[in-house]
Amino acid sequence: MPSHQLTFVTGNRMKLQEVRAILENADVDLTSQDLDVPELQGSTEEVAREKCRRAAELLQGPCITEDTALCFEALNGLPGPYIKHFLKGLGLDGLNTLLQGFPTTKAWALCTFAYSAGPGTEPIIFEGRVDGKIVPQRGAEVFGWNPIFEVEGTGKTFAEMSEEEKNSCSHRYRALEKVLAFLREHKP
Ligand SMILES: O=c1nc[nH]c2c1ncn2[C@H]1C[C@H](O)[C@@H](COP(=O)(O)OP(=O)(O)OP(=O)(O)O)O1
Ligand SMILES: [Mg+2]
Repeated sequence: MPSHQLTFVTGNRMKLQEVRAILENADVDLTSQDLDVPELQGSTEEVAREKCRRAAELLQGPCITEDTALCFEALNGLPGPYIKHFLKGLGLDGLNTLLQGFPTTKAWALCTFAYSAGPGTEPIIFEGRVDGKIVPQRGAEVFGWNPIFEVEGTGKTFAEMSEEEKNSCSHRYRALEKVLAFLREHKP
């Protein structure tokens, strides 16, 4: 049976590595394009849709893109899709400081995959969410905000988990499960 051909457009090598690991046994032939597509402001879904539209235009073909948001309950879900710039500007410590004085450090990680069948088509959205809280950093500082996000019910930050452990419970895994269910219903 032919496998699904997917082109994942991302400028983030760690995302690509995790997506490849999660899809290892899936019937998907994944290629990647290392493009940092400009992101407009808006809700997580608006950012994800527009990035995917632009990526499909750039590639002139079908593609998937992914947006990761880190949402603080005390801030009504912000920084959300703007976490990349908050992390760059404030660092891991600064993100903790940001929450000082607020009654809760609860947070959730939200992964949004968008699939476009090609330029001019409306992207389809797949979301995966994991709840947790923001903590002073623990674990290896290898990927983004992993050291300050403690996953509910585990007592561990993502940075304290093995790759396999993270990839079996992450926001990214949960979103990819939905992508795979969609692909199973739409045979190539
Ligand atoms: O599982 C994760 N664990 C920890 N940190 C993470 C994760 N996933 C993304 N991140 C970081 C990367 C970036 O600082 C921001 C998301 O921004 P986001 O625009 O989605 O990613 P990006 O610009 O690096 O790559 P892309 O070219 O796919 O847009 O959160
Ligand atoms: Mg980005």
